[in-house]
Amino acid sequence: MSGVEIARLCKTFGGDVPAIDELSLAIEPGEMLVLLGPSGCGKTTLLRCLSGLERPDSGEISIADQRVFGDRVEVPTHRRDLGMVFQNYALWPHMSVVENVEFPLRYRGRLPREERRRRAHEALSLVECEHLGDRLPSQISGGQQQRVALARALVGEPSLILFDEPLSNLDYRLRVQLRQQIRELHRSLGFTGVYVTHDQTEAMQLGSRVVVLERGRVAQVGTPEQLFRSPKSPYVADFLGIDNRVALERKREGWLANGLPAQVADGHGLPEGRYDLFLRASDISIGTPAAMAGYGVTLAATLHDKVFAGEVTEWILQLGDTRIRAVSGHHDVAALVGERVVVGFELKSAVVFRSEASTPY
Ligand SMILES: Nc1ncnc2c1ncn2[C@@H]1O[C@H](COP(=O)(O)OP(=O)(O)OP(=O)(O)O)[C@@H](O)[C@H]1O
Repeated sequence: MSGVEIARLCKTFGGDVPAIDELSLAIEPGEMLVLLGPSGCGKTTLLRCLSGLERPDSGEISIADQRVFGDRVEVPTHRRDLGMVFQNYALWPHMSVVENVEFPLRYRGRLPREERRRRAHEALSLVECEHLGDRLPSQISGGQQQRVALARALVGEPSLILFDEPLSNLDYRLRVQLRQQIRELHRSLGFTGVYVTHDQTEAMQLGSRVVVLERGRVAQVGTPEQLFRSPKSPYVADFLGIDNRVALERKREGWLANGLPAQVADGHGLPEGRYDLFLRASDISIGTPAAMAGYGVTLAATLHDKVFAGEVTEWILQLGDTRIRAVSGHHDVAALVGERVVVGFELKSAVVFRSEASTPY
């Protein structure tokens, strides 16, 4: 059985810029596919096309081997065998928690009432909310409401569960907790999911694979690790939070980083030319010249700020006319704000693009 097949999907809302542009994707059964990208890149439109809440202009969609759109077929939302979890919970305010969870089962075959109730309680226990069954949604917290919405999406064991930024209305601690809970439920129940977010940490932690969207097209798709290790373009690197950008130039007489001299022990065969380097904050070290001597690339910078952030310290470094950010678990670098420090990193840990080409070197 296949999970979801999307072929050559197009959707334009007036104007000439398509929200979804000839997009094709295959989602494996049991996979959690995360759609990631900045505001306006088409995540919600794609999710709404899958749900049937939006009508594509052309293309095809199949869910669990059933064609739901295309070729004169258009299956309405309630017949697509979906579960949905929205940002705003969307529970029925006049129904109790257990009635809300039971609701999708009313439309699935002819289950006896007791069986529906039993399954609703079972789904509530999966999200640790069994004790809330008799309350109204207004009598439980936002985090509990979202757990109930999750139980409602799971209860009918649908072919596909759609998540539309479900954690964005919750505070940080709840977000972290519920993210872990969704991850564990996905692992134990093995449902197929499509999850929209613009938060790269959420995408990395939840996605079996992550799709980075750019103007309605797939910029890159891969496992979180593939994307983080080998982003294919500056757009993807930037969006994955690899946001330290250094302009490196190799000239016959030496190397420049952001226009300032840099010592490069191992140039990894880069020919003369200009490069854009994307560096992960955790791959950058700072220290004294002696401590940094073993690094492939070293350069001088000014310590602009030092931020103690609990488990890590962040070092904001002024490098020519730009700032870069290093993080480390070591809090004991002696430098004071305003002092000169030496920055060290390895060229092989950077993502290197030719400046003019925007393709990986
Ligand atoms: N109902 C609509 N009418 C007109 N234009 C729309 C409509 N819905 C979306 N768009 C446009 O389509 C493009 C994609 O929007 P979409 O909401 O899918 O992006 P998104 O990535 O989900 O953004 P966000 O993270 O802000 O929700 C945007 O340019 C948006 O302005």
